[in-house]
Amino acid sequence: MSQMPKIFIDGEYGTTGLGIRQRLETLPVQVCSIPVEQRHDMKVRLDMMAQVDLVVLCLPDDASRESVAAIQSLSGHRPKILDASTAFRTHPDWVYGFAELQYGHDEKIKAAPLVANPGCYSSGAIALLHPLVEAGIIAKDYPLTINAVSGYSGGGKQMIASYEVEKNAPPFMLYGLNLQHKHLPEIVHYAGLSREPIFVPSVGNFAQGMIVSIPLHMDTLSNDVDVSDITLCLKHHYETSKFVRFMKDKPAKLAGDMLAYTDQMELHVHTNDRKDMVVLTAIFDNLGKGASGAAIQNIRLMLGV
Ligand SMILES: NC(=O)C1=CN([C@@H]2O[C@H](COP(=O)(O)OP(=O)(O)OC[C@H]3O[C@@H](n4cnc5c(N)ncnc54)[C@H](OP(=O)(O)O)[C@@H]3O)[C@@H](O)[C@H]2O)C=CC1
Ligand SMILES: CC(=O)N[C@@H](CCC(=O)OP(=O)(O)O)C(=O)O
Repeated sequence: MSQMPKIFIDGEYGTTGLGIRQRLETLPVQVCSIPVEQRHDMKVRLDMMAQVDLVVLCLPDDASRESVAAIQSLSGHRPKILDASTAFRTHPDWVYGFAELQYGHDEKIKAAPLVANPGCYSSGAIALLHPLVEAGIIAKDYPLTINAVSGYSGGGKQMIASYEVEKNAPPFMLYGLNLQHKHLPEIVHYAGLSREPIFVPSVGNFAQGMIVSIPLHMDTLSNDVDVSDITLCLKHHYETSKFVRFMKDKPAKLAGDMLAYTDQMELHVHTNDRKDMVVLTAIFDNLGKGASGAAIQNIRLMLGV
């Protein structure tokens, strides 16, 4: 029997790390761990990294950069790296871990030594925008607005504690109102935009789940585009996708936690009777297809399991 591939999760005791470790239980891989009290010890971590096939980084950005530099300083065997942070998502040496981006992108993830797991909001925005921009339905310089709501687990251990332990967090809040959210560079890059969207994220008093929504006035798109062009483009793009589904129905209500605790993403195109307004929506779990679920999809591709 051939040996199972070995994985080390650097940051395995954090929110994203735990989600990935749980999901790995059902895969034919060997998860190599270090004791929780040694989680900040670079020597212990690097010794482990030198022995595994894949390192999954679930750390803050600066700590991720430090781990990547340490791995790249190894003189012998170097593991593949999947990074969950924002640090390398638009770096030219890294492959963006959104397998559904375009035909053949999963093959790029399979072959890559360095893969960046997408941001949660970015996954929804790019899933909706990339096919439409590529098809010329939305112009690259279209003045987009992206609204989104996340479950509070998106804010990591600190935000979870403020909702569940300290109980001093608001039931709903807009944030990122300096309009420079950390996901904007990857959204611009992988949606193929030349103009930065206005992005308004928010958090609600529910643990897991996410809705990303993008309003469009049809008369501001090119003259010959109608709602059916949008629906057909998205339907066609995701026809064979296992995790991203185009939905034909147009529900008048969507709950933020509808797909919580799943690794699925559902896309809808909502319109009015006149068909002169559209809202594109992506619903998923910020910790599922928005984080650990996407990571598992990438791990399977990177290790061939
Ligand atoms: N789409 C995605 O893939 C998502 C990615 N993320 C990203 O994943 C990363 C982790 O986020 P999240 O799990 O929410 O964060 P958490 O705060 O829940 O967990 C971070 C973990 O990393 C540890 N850690 C922090 N600094 C260091 C360091 N210098 N060396 C070693 N270990 C360290 C922490 O230890 P301690 O307990 O001591 O703090 C903790 O165990 C972030 O970059 C975040 O942006 C998050 C959500 C979605
Ligand atoms: C609710 C909340 O605070 N969300 C985080 C995004 C989640 C996250 O950690 O982003 P990545 O997927 O890029 O790692 C934020 O807005 O910074």
